[in-house]
Amino acid sequence: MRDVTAAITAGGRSSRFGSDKAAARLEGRPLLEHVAASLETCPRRLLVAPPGRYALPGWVNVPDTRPGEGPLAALEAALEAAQAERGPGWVAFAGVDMPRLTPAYWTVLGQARTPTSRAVLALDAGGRPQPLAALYHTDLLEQVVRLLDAGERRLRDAAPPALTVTVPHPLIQAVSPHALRNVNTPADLAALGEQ
Ligand SMILES: Nc1nc2c(ncn2[C@@H]2O[C@H](COP(=O)(O)OP(=O)(O)OP(=O)(O)O)[C@@H](O)[C@H]2O)c(=O)[nH]1
Ligand SMILES: [Mg+2]
Repeated sequence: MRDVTAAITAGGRSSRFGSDKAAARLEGRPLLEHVAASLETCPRRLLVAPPGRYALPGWVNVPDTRPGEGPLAALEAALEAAQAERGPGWVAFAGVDMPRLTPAYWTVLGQARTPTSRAVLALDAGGRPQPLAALYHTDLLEQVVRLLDAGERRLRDAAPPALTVTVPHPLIQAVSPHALRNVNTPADLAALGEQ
């Protein structure tokens, strides 16, 4: 993933988890570190979170442009920072609560890109596109800004269907079977630890 900027979004409230889930431990390591490990080969790595909340060596803190407005606003901050630093290009956008993401997962998404696509999303077992843990091109920035200005907050609207490639679930399953597991509650974390 040398041509992709990594961005982890970690500015959520963890209200269902009950404490900061980025710092919750799985196999002795914070969830944030598990996610970061999946993207370590990206030359530029951004952490979209309140300034000073986390220290993650090798990752640059990018503050939210619209703090507390959710992951679509965090994607805006990530695309903006990526474009300002490296010009037009792809961003691997990940939630802090997906500790089973792997380098192989991101490679499969990267290989699914086409010359005209501007978003790549994995399909889950039920065939639903997963907007967290997806690739977005900085060309989408203008439209993300427009959506936010219009009051939209759903991350799934960031990927226009005509510009989006989806990756079939069996392909994901083959390389990274638990990649899409998402920790929202302490029970989710416990279940992951039992696998
Ligand atoms: N930077 C940033 N990240 C966010 C924001 N809201 C949510 N996120 C992140 O988006 C990802 C998925 O969000 P949720 O699962 O809803 O996390 P959450 O908001 O912390 O948890 P709940 O309060 O239980 O909904 C997590 O990585 C969150 O940290 C935000 O306003 N800014
Ligand atoms: Mg939330």
